[in-house]
Amino acid sequence: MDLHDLLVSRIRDVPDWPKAGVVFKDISPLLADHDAFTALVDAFAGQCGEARVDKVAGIEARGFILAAPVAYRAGAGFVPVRKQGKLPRATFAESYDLEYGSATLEVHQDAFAPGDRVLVIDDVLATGGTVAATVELVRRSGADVVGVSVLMELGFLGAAAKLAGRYPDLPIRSFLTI
Ligand SMILES: O=P(O)(O)OC[C@H]1O[C@H](OP(=O)(O)OP(=O)(O)O)[C@H](O)[C@@H]1O
Ligand SMILES: Nc1ncnc2[nH]cnc12
Repeated sequence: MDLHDLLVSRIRDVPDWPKAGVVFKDISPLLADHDAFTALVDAFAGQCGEARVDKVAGIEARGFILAAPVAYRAGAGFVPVRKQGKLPRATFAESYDLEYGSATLEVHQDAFAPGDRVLVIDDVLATGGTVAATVELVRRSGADVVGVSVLMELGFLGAAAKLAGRYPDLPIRSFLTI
């Protein structure tokens, strides 16, 4: 089975969760399958190519699970981008809307050094609000986002085109468009 089919086979739809009308993409079976999980982590790390990455930023909570092993594999540090109120030191904060609500993300002000090359990783690109907030947080630190990589994009929400308009020089990659 190729990577695409393997990943698709390990993601399940949960209708009407967390609220009516949303089809939730549950990656639990993928994470529980050693072959699928390691193939995905290796593929994320492979997207860096020869380019140097200093930090991999993972977005709470499912982004943490994917980004931390990618950081290890890519020889980079890991930075958690957290939901509001979880980080103990001074933070930058950005509020955003998502498919089923709104939220605020934070990052420690000293998490990135100016000029750090940062790869942002998450599981799902839906409306794009989460990714846009994260790009803003990294930039406020004086660091450079060199790419955004997600496992899957919910194509019907059109986030990739919106983000490409807002960040024309930023590569935004997904393994699956659903
Ligand atoms: O593109 P958007 O519309 O912004 O949505 C995408 C975000 O939504 C989900 O996270 P969620 O906030 O549900 O958090 P979780 O990982 O803690 O479940 C998902 O993991 C992405 O981070
Ligand atoms: N439909 C969905 N499934 C899983 N995560 C999501 N984040 C935003 N929309 C989502």
